[in-house]
Order: sequence, then C-alpha cells, then structure tokens
Amino acid sequence: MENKENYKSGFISMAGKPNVGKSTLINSLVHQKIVITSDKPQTTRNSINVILTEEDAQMVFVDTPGIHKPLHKLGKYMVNIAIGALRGVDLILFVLDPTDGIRNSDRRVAKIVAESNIPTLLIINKRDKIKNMQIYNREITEIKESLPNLKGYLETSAVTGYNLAELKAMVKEQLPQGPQYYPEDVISDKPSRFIVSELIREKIFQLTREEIPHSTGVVVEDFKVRDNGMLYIRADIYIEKDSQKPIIIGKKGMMIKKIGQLARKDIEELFEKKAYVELFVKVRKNWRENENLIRNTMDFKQEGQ
Ligand SMILES: Nc1nc2c(ncn2[C@@H]2O[C@H](COP(=O)(O)OP(=O)(O)OP(=O)(O)O)[C@@H](O)[C@H]2O)c(=O)[nH]1
Repeated sequence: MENKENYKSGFISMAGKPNVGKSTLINSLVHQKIVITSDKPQTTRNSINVILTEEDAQMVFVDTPGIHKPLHKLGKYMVNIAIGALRGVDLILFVLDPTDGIRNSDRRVAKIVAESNIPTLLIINKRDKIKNMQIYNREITEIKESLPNLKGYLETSAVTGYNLAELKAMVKEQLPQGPQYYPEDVISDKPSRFIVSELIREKIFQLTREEIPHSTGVVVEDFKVRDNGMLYIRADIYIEKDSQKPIIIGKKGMMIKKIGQLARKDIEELFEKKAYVELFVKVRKNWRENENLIRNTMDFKQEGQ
C-alpha cells in the first residue's frame, strides 16, 4: 500500500435492484470489460472489486448482486453479499432505472441504503431510454428525501457514456484522502479463473432463456498457460436437470460451441493471449440449494490463479 500526498482513495459500493445497470456502469467507468452484464436480472452473483487507478486517486468500485426477494438459497446468499458490501465503504452509488418505473423494490433498496448511513450518490441510469424525466419527479424526490446521507444526484447512461466523466468527478470529490490500496496494474481483486468462469456464465445468460441462465453455475477446473504461450481453460457448467442438458449443448453441439467461442473471444482480449476453452456440462440436482456447490461456483480455488 503506497501513501502519496493529497492522494484520494476509497471503496464505492453499487446498490440497486437487479438489472438497473450497475455492472455496465462499472465497465464503462474503467473502460474495460471486467464484470459481466446481461439483459436478464440477477446476472451478478458475487461482490467483485474493480479498481480504477488515476494520477490523483484510486477508486475501488464494488460490484454487487441486485437486491431482490430471494427464491432459493443462492438468491439469499446473493442478497446477503449485496447488503454486506455496503458495510464500511466510503461511498454508495445507489442506481435506479426508471424505464421500468420506480417501484417498491427500489424503495426497499432505498431503505437499506438509508440505514447504512454511508454517503450516497443517487444515480438515475439509462437516461438514453427516457424521453420525459418530469414524470418521475415525484418518486425521485421521495427517494431523495428518504436518504439522510445523500451527497449528490446525477442522470447517466452507461451505454452512451452520458455524464460518466461527471460521475467520476463526483465520486472523487466524496472520497477521503488515503493510500493507493492496489498496485496500478491490478484491475480486480478476483483471480483470473473466477473472471473466466464469469465470462463463460455471461455467454450462457446472453444465449439461453427462461430458467436456464439462472439454473447454471460455472466452475473453472483448469487454467494454465501452456508451453506454446496459449491459455488452456477447462470448465464445468452445472445445470439442475437432465432436461436442461440438450438445451445447453444445443443441436449438434452448436450451443455449447457458441458459448465457448464467445467466451474465448473475451478471454483472449482480456489476457492478450490465444486461448483454448474446453467446456463440460454436469447435472447437479438443485445445486442452488446446496451450500457446497454454491460456494464452488461463487468462490474460487486459490491455487494457480
Ligand atoms: N439503454 C441502456 N441500457 C443500459 C444502460 N445501462 C445498462 N443497460 C443495460 O441494462 C441491462 C442490465 O445491465 P447490468 O449492468 O447487467 O445490470 P445490473 O444492475 O448489474 O444487473 P444485476 O447483475 O442483475 O444486478 C443490460 O442489458 C445493459 O446493457 C444504459 O445506461 N442505457
């Protein structure tokens, strides 16, 4: 940890219901794809630190699962992680997506954010999709008034980049003076194999529908650089039912091939190396209720990062 004069640093937790754009905002702020996104709610399952280091500040963004009413043990785990990630941070970015209306689910998150008593910026995201902001005035004012530690308000678009420079400036302004927690070249606190398992999971979220994405877990069993400099990755995809197997594998193996191809593209870009990705599908009945398997898919093996 390096101490520099007049240097600012801190941990910034994202808070919001699922699908409001928390992960997309982080990727856009750091100009790199580190955390996964999809058009389906509950994509993020764990908390991940994404680090943005600049001349005068280091911002550690904590991506969190969306806060929702959990339906299974995995969901409870996710919500606990999201709420836990608000403890002890320097700033909360509370993200709303009004395109879906401002609802009780947002008010429940507002209550949790208010109770944390941590300085908060209220972010209205997906501004590019909103024609008339006026119609949300009443609900937004109500949410603002419910946050005793509100320090700022901003409308953004994580997709077009609208107001993201302003957002970064507002974040910096709120951060205390502090040390550089991570070396300059570190972009995430998670090991490579975890990020790889997330990239594979993202493709499943993007390519499959209904209960399939949410029933899937990915564990990277092998991650190594071969003598020829190529990355070799072997991963298991867990599903919950035999009937889901033909869907993940697809006709003549086309679906699993596509998942592997798209994941390989992202992996090669991120690690700047050619990669070989081998995927296996395994049925583990009700794995989302199984503590050990949840940990296997959420956590990671420490060796061979
Ligand atoms: N038009 C538009 N779409 C956005 C914007 N931000 C995010 N999205 C889209 O909204 C969807 C959800 O984005 P995510 O970043 O995965 O949302 P999240 O809040 O991290 O979701 P969870 O992981 O479920 O908590 C994706 O399809 C994004 O492309 C935005 O500013 N404008």
